[in-house]
Amino acid sequence: MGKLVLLRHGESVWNAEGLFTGWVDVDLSATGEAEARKGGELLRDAGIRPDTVHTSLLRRAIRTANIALDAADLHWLPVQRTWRLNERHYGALQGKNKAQTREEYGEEQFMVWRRSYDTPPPPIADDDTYSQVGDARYADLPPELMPRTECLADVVDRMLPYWYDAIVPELSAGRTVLVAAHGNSLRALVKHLDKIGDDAISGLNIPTGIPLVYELNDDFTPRKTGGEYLDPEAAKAAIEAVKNQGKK
Ligand SMILES: O=C(O)[C@H](O)COP(=O)(O)O
Repeated sequence: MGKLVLLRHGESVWNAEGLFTGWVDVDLSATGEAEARKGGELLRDAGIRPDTVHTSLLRRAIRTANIALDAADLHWLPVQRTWRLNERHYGALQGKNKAQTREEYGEEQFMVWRRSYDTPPPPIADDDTYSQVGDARYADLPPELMPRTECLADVVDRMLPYWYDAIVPELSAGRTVLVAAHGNSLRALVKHLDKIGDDAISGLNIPTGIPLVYELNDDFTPRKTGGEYLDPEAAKAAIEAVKNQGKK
């Protein structure tokens, strides 16, 4: 059985500004670029050499993979890109400030929209500045699959077909697979791997730029629940920071 490496993109410009991002295609901040480089160095120093790479269709994940692989002298690896690894679509919250949203709607509603399993934010209007309707990269997506908002359950439903069809066969063949994606598409995958309950998943947060390694049994259950971060101390602090986003 192969090894699975999960890597959330480095800090994005909107992460730094505290805005809900979702499918809006913002770039990495300078800090995020440094995090991506560090992520590649951690892989190199741990002697983990992916055979294949999978990313979303969003710049922050694509560039994180490119920068990390370049740092590990692995820029030549084959890459597959898919909307199914995109960040969760944040609906009408895309572009909104997290702290202001928390202030305006209160802690409970903020957490329901941010971390509940099955309650999506309000849908985004097709003519909204931050809508992706009409974006060329989704031209081949059947209209009924183009989201206007998503809850985490929606992300699980659209991510798992790619996990089974594209990633599982590579792992079964003994390959090491790097998935460079987003906080919530990775939360969806970790929920599946570690069989985390629909309520308990609200407490899981993924840090930016720190590789999370899963050694898997033949039945795809993790040898260690939760996997192992290549820099556990940095991950612990970064997870706390993600959890507290939106707090003054
Ligand atoms: O899309 C976003 O805003 C972030 O990348 C993920 O945000 P969250 O951690 O608030 O879900």
